[in-house]
Amino acid sequence: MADPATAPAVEANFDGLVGPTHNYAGLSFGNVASAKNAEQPSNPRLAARQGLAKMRALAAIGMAQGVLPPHERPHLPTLRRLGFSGSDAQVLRAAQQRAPALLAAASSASAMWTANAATVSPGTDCRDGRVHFTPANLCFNLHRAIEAATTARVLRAVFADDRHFSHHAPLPATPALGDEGAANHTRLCGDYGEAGLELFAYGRGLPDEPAPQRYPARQTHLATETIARLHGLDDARTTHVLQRPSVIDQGVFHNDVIAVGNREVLLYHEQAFADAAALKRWIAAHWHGSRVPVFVEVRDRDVSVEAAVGSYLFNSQLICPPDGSMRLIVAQESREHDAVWRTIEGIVHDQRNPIAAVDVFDLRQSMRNGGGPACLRLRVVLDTAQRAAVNPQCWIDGDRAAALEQWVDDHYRDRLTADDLADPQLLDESRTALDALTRLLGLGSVYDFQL
Ligand SMILES: N=C(N)NCCC[C@H](NC(=O)CCC(=O)O)C(=O)O
Repeated sequence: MADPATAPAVEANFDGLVGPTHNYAGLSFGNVASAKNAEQPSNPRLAARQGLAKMRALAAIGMAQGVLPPHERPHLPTLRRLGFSGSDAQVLRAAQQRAPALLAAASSASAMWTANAATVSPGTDCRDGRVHFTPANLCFNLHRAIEAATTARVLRAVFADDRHFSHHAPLPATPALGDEGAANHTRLCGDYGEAGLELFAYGRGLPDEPAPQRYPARQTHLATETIARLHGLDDARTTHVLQRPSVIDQGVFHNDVIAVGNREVLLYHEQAFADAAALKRWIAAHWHGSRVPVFVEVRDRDVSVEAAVGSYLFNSQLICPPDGSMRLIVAQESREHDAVWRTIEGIVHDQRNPIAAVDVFDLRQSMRNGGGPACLRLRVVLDTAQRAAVNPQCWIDGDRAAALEQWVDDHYRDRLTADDLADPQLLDESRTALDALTRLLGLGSVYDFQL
């Protein structure tokens, strides 16, 4: 057992637990999988179990693995705000009859993709030494914009100690400040406890910068600059890079669909950034880490952007278990795509990078909505004292995983379609489940129905 006083900082993963209303509603324009699977029946129980299996497995290899709860859905306060009134059952029925798209938006389990919950900067990068959180406003899509208020409450309940954690309000929810959280943010460093370089990717920038033509760019330059300022980051160790507009137009709605960084490694598709060569030069020029930066560039002739979007190769998690080795956590879809799998095997065998192993997970329920392994987790670098200050019931070990699996089996349905979203019984089941969950995770009252 490492001496806690000298134990190194860790990069913890906080995965979003899939909620009881997980469904396929085709809500995300520009997200190819969401559009393709619209109106298919979903299996919320299986979805939650698949996510928990990943959490359990990462905890079992010694990773600091946490969990963040689902949100209250259908979200009745949103429907009431939009003009539906009467009893809960009347609100649901009227919304289904008169505005099914609003009912679908109020019912999405999209909070599971916690890479979009917030942007997080480790204490060593921030002026005041605390870990900084800015919940994402997700203002591009209604179903995601309604996450921000609950996310803010949840993060305060999990990271409650203000000696260690600093919580900012979500940025004003207006198009010019569109912010989708950590999915567009990467940190490179020597060891997790060293000061790192923070890379913010954005798709919508200055008026003279190129923009996608077909699909929306959700992350704005103004948001990334604002977050860097709020977090007290050092300008000399922070950069803001433009995503290549043509890849957004091919379905790369977040940068984590085309690039992933961990410790000293940046794994990316050659077309991910408007100017990858300039980014590499910037990293090399500003690097102070104890390891040298390693760039793993995947060529288009090996994996096309279309194959990257279909397989979610770059939405893999790159993780370091306690022995300091590095491994890739990939979705089953990457295993099933020949060219992608060949590329992964090539990366794992190439001695010039530290990535030495790959683990494959079945996350199909989430993948059908465009959410892969990396979408499902929010990374939080923690030193020993910060780690000890996290709400202890939100850490996953074998026992907590078993308790959550039982909770899922007790409360979740195994089939859900659009018609079910107006079922008042589903609302009841969901509230009962979440009420029990807040006790299981020691969160206090975080949901509107509890306040
Ligand atoms: N790349 C990261 N980090 N996250 C993936 C988010 C997927 C999510 N899908 C959805 O919201 C689809 C919901 C639906 O269609 O029912 C989105 O597009 O915002």
